[in-house]
Amino acid sequence: MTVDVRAVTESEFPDWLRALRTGFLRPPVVPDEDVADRLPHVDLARTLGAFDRDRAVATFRSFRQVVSTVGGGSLTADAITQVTVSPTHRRQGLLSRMMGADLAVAKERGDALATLIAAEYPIYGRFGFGPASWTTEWSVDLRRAGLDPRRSGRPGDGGRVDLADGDEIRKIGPDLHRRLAGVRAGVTDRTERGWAQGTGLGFQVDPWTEPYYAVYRSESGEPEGFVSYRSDDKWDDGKQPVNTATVRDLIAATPAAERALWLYLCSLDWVTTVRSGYRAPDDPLPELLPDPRAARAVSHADMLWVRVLDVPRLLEGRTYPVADALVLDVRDADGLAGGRFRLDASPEGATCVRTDASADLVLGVAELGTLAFGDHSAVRLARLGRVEEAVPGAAARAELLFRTALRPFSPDIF
Ligand SMILES: CC(=O)SCCNC(=O)CCNC(=O)[C@H](O)C(C)(C)COP(=O)(O)OP(=O)(O)OC[C@H]1O[C@@H](n2cnc3c(N)ncnc32)[C@H](O)[C@@H]1OP(=O)(O)O
Repeated sequence: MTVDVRAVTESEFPDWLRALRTGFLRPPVVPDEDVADRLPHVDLARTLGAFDRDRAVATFRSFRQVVSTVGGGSLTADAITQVTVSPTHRRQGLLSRMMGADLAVAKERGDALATLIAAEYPIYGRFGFGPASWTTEWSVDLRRAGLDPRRSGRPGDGGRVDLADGDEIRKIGPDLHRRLAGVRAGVTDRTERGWAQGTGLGFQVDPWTEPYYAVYRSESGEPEGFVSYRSDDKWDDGKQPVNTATVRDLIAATPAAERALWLYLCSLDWVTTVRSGYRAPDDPLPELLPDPRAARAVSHADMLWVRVLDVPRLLEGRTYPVADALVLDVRDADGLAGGRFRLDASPEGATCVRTDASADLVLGVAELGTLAFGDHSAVRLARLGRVEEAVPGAAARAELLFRTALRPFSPDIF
């Protein structure tokens, strides 16, 4: 009997959730509250399942997402999430079928790109995705950081840090997140539901413990950033407090807020370690410390993956720091976005059109996704043999064109 891949109906949604939990190694029991909480926020037409004798054995969902691009613009993306194939049906092509169906519809709809956060690195390259932003997590040993323990939690710039609650974060957070998206590429929009769930409202998959919230306000009283964090409660044999404060969310719209919130976290009494959570690799945290070596990078990995669906819209949707023109021969084995394109770019704007002119650079669609937000080096990709220079020096020119001063940051996992 064949396995049917199609959109799920409302009555099939609980069984689809059971399959999702199975794939993500969660107990395969679906509470009614979970179904009731999710259903109003899910577009069933974009919720795919594979069914074997009416039982869901694979899950795949996409939704409309807005992603910030270089220079403060944004693009609409087909965001892919909740991808699972049950262990009984793995490696039989079900992910490939669901991905093929979803990307074809996204292309038809006119989405410039598809996005996802990959559970494992090797899964998505074959579908034309490339990692477009990276993330680093630090563990800061505050006993080695060299900060003066007498320092006050009050920033020295006339601003202030105040404790807050979830209500206040739901009020001020969305605007701060939008402001962050205006200065960093790779920020994916956070929905109202995301704000509610992230502050303890609605059904929670894991038991909720209320975090601490702190808000930084500038001298004029304007909120510029917030942090939410939790701490454990540990004392060692010498009767010394040895607690770890773990950041869940730190959204700063200005460098002043970033500095103030990190220094606030690094001055908490009883706390000896701060875990930063996933940050952009160029986060200032380590160098805010008198001894930057006290901040040890405990993870560094790919974050947001991009699958280009429309080369001109992607490349015209960002700014460029220098003026140049390059002909890119984009190879796409799935026939969705490939072709030869001439990019004419300058700090004033860019155009990208199909051309018959000979190529400067030949690259796969996944490599173009990797270059899209400025977080990777075209020269390095050429050295890796993943980008081919048809004209000597083209990779170095692409490097100058695509790279950005600030690296992209993707704070939201979806
Ligand atoms: C965006 C997200 O939701 S990320 C979450 C992804 N989900 C998970 O990691 C949950 C656990 N894993 C799974 O559910 C499944 O193994 C999936 C979804 C990753 C793959 O589903 P499958 O139906 O087995 O994939 P499918 O059979 O279509 O495989 C396509 C190709 O990818 C390869 N592939 C699939 N999964 C992996 C993997 N984890 N690592 C390396 N290669 C993989 C297959 O070998 C196959 O290669 P081939 O074309 O050369 O033969």
